[in-house]
Amino acid sequence: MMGTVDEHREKVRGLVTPLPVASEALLGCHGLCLDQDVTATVPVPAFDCSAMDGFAVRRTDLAEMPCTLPVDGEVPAGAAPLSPAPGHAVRIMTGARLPDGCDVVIPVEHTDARPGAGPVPPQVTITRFDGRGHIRTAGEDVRIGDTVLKAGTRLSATHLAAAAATGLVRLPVRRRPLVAVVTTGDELSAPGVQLGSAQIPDSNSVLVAGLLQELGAEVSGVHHAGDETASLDAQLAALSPTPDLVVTTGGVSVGSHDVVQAWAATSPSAHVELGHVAMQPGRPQGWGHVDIAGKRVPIICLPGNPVAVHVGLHLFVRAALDELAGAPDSRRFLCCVAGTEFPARAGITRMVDVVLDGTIALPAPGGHGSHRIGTLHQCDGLAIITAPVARGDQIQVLLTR
Ligand SMILES: Nc1nc2c(c(=O)[nH]1)N[C@H]1C(S)=C(S)[C@@H](COP(=O)(O)OP(=O)(O)OC[C@H]3O[C@@H](n4cnc5c(N)ncnc54)[C@H](O)[C@@H]3O)O[C@H]1N2
Ligand code: MOO
Repeated sequence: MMGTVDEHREKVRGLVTPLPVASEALLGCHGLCLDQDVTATVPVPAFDCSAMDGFAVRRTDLAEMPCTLPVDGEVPAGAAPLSPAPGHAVRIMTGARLPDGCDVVIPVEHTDARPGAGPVPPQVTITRFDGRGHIRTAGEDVRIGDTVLKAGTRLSATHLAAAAATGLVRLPVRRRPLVAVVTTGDELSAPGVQLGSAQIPDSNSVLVAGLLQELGAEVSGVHHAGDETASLDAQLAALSPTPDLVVTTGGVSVGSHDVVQAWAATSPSAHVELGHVAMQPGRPQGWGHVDIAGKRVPIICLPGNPVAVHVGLHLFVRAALDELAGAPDSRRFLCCVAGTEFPARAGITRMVDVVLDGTIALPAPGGHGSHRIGTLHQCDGLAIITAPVARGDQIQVLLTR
């Protein structure tokens, strides 16, 4: 009996357990998962400040237009604030702390002053006041004590910028998982090596390594084994440092040279099950553990077809990485409108590469087929087809970028 996609995701998730938590400097946190809620120690904005380059004044001094006020000096961003006398102005720059007593900033364009660099004028004539203060109030975006980021968040650049802006320096995160990649097959040639007449470039190595990094993992190495079990055994045994997870591609089917199949059946270090998931592409899958340097290391064995590898990474490897990070399911789905009909296959979940035009899902321009790696990059997601879909029907799309 074939397992479903969700059943297989659970099996793969169950291979691993969350990694330890450590306090990490912000620059090292990209792609990692936050372990606890964190709260702001600095508000955003940090203080009342100007949103414009111009002149800080008191609203009560603007009853008549135009009006001319003496200028008491200048506050660039980063400078200590001044305290102008009532009826006076201060030249101020965007982001500078608002001088005491001032409650309006007049943009320089609404004065007779020359924009840009130059000496502070002794006085300024304000030619226009539209009622707007052009002031950013302390804490209007985030207040001290507000929860900035929630536990389980996969940290992106904007998350880390929020942490930095609110005064956080280090974050409690799960350690970055170390993942080794092993591609298999005698037909594969490393990048830059002259291709033999029946050889193809190894594209799975860069596909797996790249996507692992996009998903927040560190790739400990990319290795290649030929079609002999001894070659695969040797590559796995040599993995150092010992990774948290191994991902292999190829050799899981029923061919006479399918090395992962043979290795799983014969190698004492292999504790791997091979089976079928009711999906297409990516039907044959392997999962289990491999003994490396006295440690039992989780291993996911994806099939060789590159489009099946892509699907397997998003569905299964991602599930393991989420669990290692102690995070919930990180996949993102979009409810889309089918731009064409998508036939179904009884008892099988079809994962169909689609291009999104807004929320309209169109089939991959290169057509479908689990070998079509040359045009896969044009696609935005995988439509999940479990029943026949007519044009205009709603479908769920798993976003892949
Ligand atoms: N008689 C059957 N044949 C096949 C079945 C089946 O049920 N019965 N299943 C098909 C399906 S579905 C898949 S998926 C593949 C999976 O096969 P393997 O995991 O054994 O993969 P390979 O045979 O090693 O390779 C398949 C295909 O992918 C190319 N490949 C492999 N590795 C790479 C790489 N690193 N970079 C680029 N391309 C790679 C390889 O050259 C093959 O063309 O089995 C079907 N057959
Ligand atoms: O399941 Mo295989 O991936 O169709 O090519």
